[in-house]
Amino acid sequence: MTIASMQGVVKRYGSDVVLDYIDLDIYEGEIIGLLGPNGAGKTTLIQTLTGMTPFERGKVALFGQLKNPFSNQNKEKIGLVTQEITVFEELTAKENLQFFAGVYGLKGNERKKRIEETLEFVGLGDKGDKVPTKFSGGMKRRLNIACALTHQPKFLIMDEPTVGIDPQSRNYILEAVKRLRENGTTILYTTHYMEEVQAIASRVVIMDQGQIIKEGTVDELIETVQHEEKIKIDVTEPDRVPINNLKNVAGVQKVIVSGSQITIISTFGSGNLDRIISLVKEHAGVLGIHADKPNLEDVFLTLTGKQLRDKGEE
Ligand SMILES: Nc1ncnc2c1ncn2[C@@H]1O[C@H](COP(=O)(O)OP(=O)(O)OP(=O)(O)O)[C@@H](O)[C@H]1O
Repeated sequence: MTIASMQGVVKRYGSDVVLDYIDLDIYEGEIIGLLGPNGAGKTTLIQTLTGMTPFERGKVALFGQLKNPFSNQNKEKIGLVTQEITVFEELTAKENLQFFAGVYGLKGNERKKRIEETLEFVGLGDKGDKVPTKFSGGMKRRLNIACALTHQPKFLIMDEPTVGIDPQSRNYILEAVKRLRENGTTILYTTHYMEEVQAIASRVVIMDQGQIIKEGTVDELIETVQHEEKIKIDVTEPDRVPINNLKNVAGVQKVIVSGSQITIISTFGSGNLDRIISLVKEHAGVLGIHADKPNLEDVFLTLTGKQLRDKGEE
């Protein structure tokens, strides 16, 4: 069953095309990892998919309904974890959940039971009576996720839920997402951390500059770069390295400079390593050379010529 579908969706802000003919089908039981750098259009995609922002062209269907996709009935089946943490700081964890459960019409014992279960689920079972001002960033985020879960949504949308939180909470959230899927929830999870997508996504959708540039399982995507070799060279003076000369070395497909690191993608088996290194050494000091196994970052690099994340970005 198709949970959500976008067909030819175009969204502009002024003259900027932020979503550029998006086609996307999300099927029941999937964890879609929507991967893209900052500004790719991930949040805007979520906003159009949930009826939070109008769009110029195209169609959205939710739960098979194309005619009135953003009906209250459909919205009740969705849980949304926005990029900004939206909890009431002055209310206790339990009171926060009471509020959100109330919005979704849960009442009485059912509401009480769901609140307890949900707090337990996000690992805050013993923190129900505490106010979030005393919480770490990771705990606040888990409370925020709980607020989107009390009504047991069929479709959970999470917009970069692990940005800026401690590794322990991050792992907790990733495990929780996997458990939710096992319980039948369909999940759209946006991130610019390829490791997260590699850990949880049943299908990956890669976005850049308002377009979906590739999709598939993690293995399928990595397969597309298997015929490539990647070398990373840390240098003392990246500005002095003649990038165009490197690009002209036989077998070299792409050269990307990011800070003091030069990444070179070559066709597998080109045997051009000596030539590349001596060319670099003629112009700059070499601090280190690494050759890694291909990963999703390389898929993005090969498709766009850009790093998924800027160096030093969290
Ligand atoms: N309300 C707005 N008005 C004008 N431009 C906007 C608005 N919201 C987003 N944009 C622009 O649309 C583009 C896509 O933004 P969006 O937030 O959807 O990207 P994103 O992939 O979610 O990135 P991030 O990871 O930074 O949140 C960006 O260039 C952004 O500046």
